[in-house]
Amino acid sequence: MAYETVIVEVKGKVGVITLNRPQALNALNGQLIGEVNAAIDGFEADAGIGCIVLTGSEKAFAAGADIKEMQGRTFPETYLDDKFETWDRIGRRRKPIIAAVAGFALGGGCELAMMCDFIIAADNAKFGQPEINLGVIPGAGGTQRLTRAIGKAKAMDLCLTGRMMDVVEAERAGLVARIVPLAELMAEALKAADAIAAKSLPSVLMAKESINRAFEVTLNEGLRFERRIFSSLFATQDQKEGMAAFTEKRKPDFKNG
Ligand SMILES: CC(C)=CC(=O)SCCNC(=O)CCNC(=O)[C@H](O)C(C)(C)COP(=O)(O)OP(=O)(O)OC[C@H]1O[C@@H](n2cnc3c(N)ncnc32)[C@H](O)[C@@H]1OP(=O)(O)O
Repeated sequence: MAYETVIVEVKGKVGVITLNRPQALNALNGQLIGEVNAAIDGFEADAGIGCIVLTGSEKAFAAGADIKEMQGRTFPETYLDDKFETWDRIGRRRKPIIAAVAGFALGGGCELAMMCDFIIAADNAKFGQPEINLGVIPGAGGTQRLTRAIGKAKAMDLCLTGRMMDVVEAERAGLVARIVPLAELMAEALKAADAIAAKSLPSVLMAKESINRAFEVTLNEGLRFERRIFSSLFATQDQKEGMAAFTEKRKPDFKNG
């Protein structure tokens, strides 16, 4: 597939998607989201890929949904088209996705980063849900994922005032997993992705699934789910290999089976 708004690369066992609409600060239009989904489809189908990194430019991860594309839309068009269903696919993927965020992650940009499994942010990153300034509200998960990530008080503050928070506040609030110097963002994100890709893929996918379950079910149901998943991993060769490698004081050689 020929991509126009993203750059798609493979680095070892890591798939890298770079948002590439610099003239519009990576504003997220339908084409770009389609291309992100197509690139992830390819990485999900590729047995050689164990982790995905999604990134933007130094100035902007993404400055939100494309306001110029949305501006003229009517209620029936917006409601019937339901284009954010396409965006939501990104949050339902099986392989882990790391958001490597520098610069602005605003509106849909912040929502896109939150659809990923965790965020590694550069020290110049800024997060916000400024849709209120445009007379609307977040529409791609901002009121839901942000509230789960940072709690009601801060989510209300950000969504109602439309202000941006810097990366230190974002990390303290629990939105960001790690802050790194801008110049080291991709190296650090790739290091984390390489570490994940070197694990047994079934255990990685199941860990991701189990953590995400915590947001959907009661504690008891979640604990039961985790124990079933834990037990099932004893049916894999990788469990035998992982535990044998520990007792033999060597590195495990996982075969994803
Ligand atoms: C997902 C849902 C439901 C909703 C949304 O996401 S709504 C969008 C939310 N995001 C925003 O409201 C942020 C809009 N952008 C800005 O406030 C500013 O661009 C900035 C603070 C991020 C950066 O300001 P700066 O002065 O450094 O840069 P600009 O000159 O303003 O922008 C450069 C260039 O990019 C275009 N741009 C920026 N953001 C968007 C966007 N979200 N949609 C479309 N285009 C965008 C901006 O218009 C300018 O291009 P032109 O000079 O050709 O107009």
